[in-house]
Amino acid sequence: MRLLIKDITVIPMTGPEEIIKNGAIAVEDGRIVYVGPAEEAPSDFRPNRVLRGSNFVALPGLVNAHTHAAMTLFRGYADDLPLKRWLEEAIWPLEAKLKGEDVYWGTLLACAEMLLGGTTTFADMYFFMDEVAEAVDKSGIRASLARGLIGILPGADKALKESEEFVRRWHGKANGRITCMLGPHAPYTCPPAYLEEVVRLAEELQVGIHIHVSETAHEVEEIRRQYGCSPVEMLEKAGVFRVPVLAAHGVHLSPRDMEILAQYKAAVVHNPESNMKLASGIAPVTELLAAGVTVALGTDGAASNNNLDMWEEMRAAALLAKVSRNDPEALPAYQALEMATLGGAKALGLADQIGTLEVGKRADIVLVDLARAHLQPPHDPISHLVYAARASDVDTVIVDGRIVVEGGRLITLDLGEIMARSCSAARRLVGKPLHRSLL
Ligand SMILES: CSC[C@H]1O[C@@H](n2cnc3c(O)ncnc32)[C@H](O)[C@@H]1O
Ligand SMILES: [Zn+2]
Repeated sequence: MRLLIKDITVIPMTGPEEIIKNGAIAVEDGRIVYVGPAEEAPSDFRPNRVLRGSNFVALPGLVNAHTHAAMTLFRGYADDLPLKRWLEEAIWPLEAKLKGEDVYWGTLLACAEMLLGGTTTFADMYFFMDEVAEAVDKSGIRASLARGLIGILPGADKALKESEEFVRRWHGKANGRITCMLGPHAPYTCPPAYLEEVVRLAEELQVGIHIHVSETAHEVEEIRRQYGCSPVEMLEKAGVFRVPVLAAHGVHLSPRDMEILAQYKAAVVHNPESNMKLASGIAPVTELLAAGVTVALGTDGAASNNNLDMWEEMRAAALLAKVSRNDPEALPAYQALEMATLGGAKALGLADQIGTLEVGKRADIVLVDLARAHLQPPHDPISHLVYAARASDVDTVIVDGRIVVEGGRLITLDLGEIMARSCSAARRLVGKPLHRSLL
């Protein structure tokens, strides 16, 4: 497949000043083979498909670096609670009833929502990961998958063994679109001895660790009470930072925690909307970036957000940084967009493959239609993408060189079937009829 995208504005995310007006991108066998001015595109490139439109802005696919995809099934089920009560009283009892089939349909619903909104890669931590991987494979999206591990539950060792088998089965599959990590849930559900076992396995499998860290003040107090140190220090003592770490949240971090994260090149995933909704707090993004920590962006699950819209997440990140620091210059639009693209790619260990539009990288590309009332006049496309655009402005999405969304419609999936099947899974789980949907 050879694809040429031309007569568009290209935002390659290789630097704040690097915008190509009237640009072109050529894609062959899933890789970018040209990015630059349209008039300099190789004249011997013979595309099978040409996409064009001066109203389109092309940018790297967005990376949702922390979610629990199948939690779309619980969207709107338990709102307005703090994290501990939300998990213990509402979510965990429902998750205990999950079957593989539910997770499959819930994940497909998440993949549909993410692709339609320009997210081409996500990092997931959940249960029934074979079903998650099947859904990823079918949808055409890219994902870093981790089976969630709760070390304090009976069966934690069996879960670790299943994680190992999962990684051996799926790492690098779907033409490399699927990569795997290990997913110990959090310091408060995984004691040090268990974390040490997880690290040993991660080293053996040569994969990273995806974990919730320092999400609430309560977590930090509880870990200090139990272990006499912060959650980040507890992870350091358990050897977790010997492998690449994707640390979700990082809301309550001390200066020493930030030094540790920077020293070990761990990445923090900022989830501003989930953190606001659960009233967990505001992550110190500006300080983390100043300390040299890679910061990515995530939605967290749809039950605590309540959507998987990375445009909202960028805007929330930028606005929260400003208001929390009383500084309108904090987290400018380009930095927010970088967190959602290159930052995510780095956090997932995929920066050699995705995150920017450059020759040699896999072709994960989003075309946003600027010809919308709320995006006029087009003074500055980067400003518009972060402060004014919506998921529904995404026209075309390409993952690994394959068009998966075109004209705002999914090519790879039957959205009607996914909506019907995921709603019936949700109905079974809650054990009562849902409100009538528009189906
Ligand atoms: C063990 S699989 C993942 C596990 O995490 C739960 N979860 C969802 N959102 C959060 C959050 O913000 N903090 C901590 N845990 C969360 C999810 O329900 C699964 O049980
Ligand atoms: Zn989470």
